[in-house]
Amino acid sequence: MINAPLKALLDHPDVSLTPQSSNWLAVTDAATREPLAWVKTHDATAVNAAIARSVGAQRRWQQQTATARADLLMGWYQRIQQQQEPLAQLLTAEQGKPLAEARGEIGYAASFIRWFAEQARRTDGAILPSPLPQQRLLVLKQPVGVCAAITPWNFPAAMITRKVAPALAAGCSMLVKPAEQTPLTTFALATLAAEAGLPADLLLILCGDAVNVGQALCASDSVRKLSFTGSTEVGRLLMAQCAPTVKKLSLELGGNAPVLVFDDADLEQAVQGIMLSKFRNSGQTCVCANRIYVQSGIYQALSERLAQAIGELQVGDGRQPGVTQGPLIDDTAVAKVQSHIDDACSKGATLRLGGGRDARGGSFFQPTLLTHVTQQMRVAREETFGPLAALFRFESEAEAIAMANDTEFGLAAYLFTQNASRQWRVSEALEYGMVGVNTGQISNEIAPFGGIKHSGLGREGSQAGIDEYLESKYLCMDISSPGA
Ligand SMILES: NC(=O)C1=CN([C@@H]2O[C@H](COP(=O)(O)OP(=O)(O)OC[C@H]3O[C@@H](n4cnc5c(N)ncnc54)[C@H](OP(=O)(O)O)[C@@H]3O)[C@@H](O)[C@H]2O)C=CC1
Ligand SMILES: O=C(O)CCCC(=O)O
Repeated sequence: MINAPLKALLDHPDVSLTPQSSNWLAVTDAATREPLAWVKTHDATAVNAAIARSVGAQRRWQQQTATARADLLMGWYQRIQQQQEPLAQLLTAEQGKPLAEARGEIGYAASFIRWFAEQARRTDGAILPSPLPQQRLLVLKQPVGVCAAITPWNFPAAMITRKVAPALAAGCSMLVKPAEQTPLTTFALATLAAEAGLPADLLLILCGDAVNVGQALCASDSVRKLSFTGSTEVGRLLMAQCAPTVKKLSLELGGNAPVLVFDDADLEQAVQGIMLSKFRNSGQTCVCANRIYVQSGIYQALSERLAQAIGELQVGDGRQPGVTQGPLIDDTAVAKVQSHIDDACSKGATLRLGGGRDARGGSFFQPTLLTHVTQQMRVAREETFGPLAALFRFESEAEAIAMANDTEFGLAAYLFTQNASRQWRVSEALEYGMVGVNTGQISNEIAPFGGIKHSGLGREGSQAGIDEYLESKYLCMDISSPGA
């Protein structure tokens, strides 16, 4: 499975292509479940040793000019672009998403490095108007220091670069703990970073037992910031673990995205937007549509058209041409989607399409459409993280907004309407960090990505993304002494 270009990308002492002892972790192919490689695990002692190396690397790195940092990051960006194909193959192998989506993710991942290389030189401080004639007030921007990232399996490349690139651009170092299912893409990105000339120890990868690695990172006073993407449950735990050392935190947690389709929506645009948002990465994205609220007048037409579009999806090994839906990440993910379907059907929902594991077995799952879903069903309250499109019916705008906001989550929401006043009104009323209006595709490196409520803290991408890795230091200077 691992061909020559991939071998070169995985040339790292912590990666082996032959079976290793028990303190190495096997990484398997998401579609075939065959082993791909083994990665070395880190216990708490090894994590602490890595933190000590990271401290030294960060001290040296912050002495470099922003231009030097930007140039090195730009070199990393270019190498990723040049290696897009092998990186995409590796990503599909360990994660499962179709190759076309994996290529897209590599481009998306690279875009964060280019963006933050550009932003490295724009971390301006300030000179403030002083309230006293003898004082001058200045604000300097300085790197936070040593940072850590804990990342999920659904975007093995983009979730690394979205955190690492702003950290390095700001003058921080980074320790990354990738998800156990998808560490190989991280190693490949690190190989390219080293080739681009990024100093040793600036980006260190820590695999191993998530609880032990997480505890060691959180307990360390040298680690000044933690950025996490994953479940709300683990986010809450990490937040508590970071309290004793009062770390800065960025948390990008679960979503339960509503889509509101009004009677006056452009039907084709709504179907396209829902398909894009719902079935990206087989529904395993935190901004994926989870609840599709459709106004009565368009309900029948939209459900018919959506059934047709879902029926055209092709499930299979992401490397096969034409496949649009790869396997789910594991059997736990399959069980969760199945439980949402079973719960909804037992409470009166209608199964229009799909409904269970695909005939291929493994963790392949049929794209599923449920109609007549209500707020009392689990899918209304929990993130499904799978290829289940659940259609709810509503009558009025106020009812739709109330149902959409009736959740602890607040990451992304979408609405489809041709009425400009309603576009403003509803966007403002939705309690979410991001709102797509007549589109299901909102993610890019320039926009601030993040949520409110239990969906997290902070923003990634955009100017805000680098601010998360900078401290403001205030200088107050008295200039009244005449001096020598
Ligand atoms: N916001 C998002 O993008 C994501 C949301 N989710 C949501 O979470 C659900 C469960 O997915 P799951 O993969 O279990 O997500 P988790 O939150 O468990 O995993 C995400 C990352 O956190 C690590 N982790 C897990 N437990 C701990 C811990 N105690 N201390 C430190 N790190 C920890 C994992 O490591 P390891 O892999 O080694 O266990 C992984 O690197 C999904 O169904 C979905 O609803 C999941 C992934 C991404
Ligand atoms: O948290 C996720 O699910 C990954 C981010 C997806 C995106 O950037 O659109």
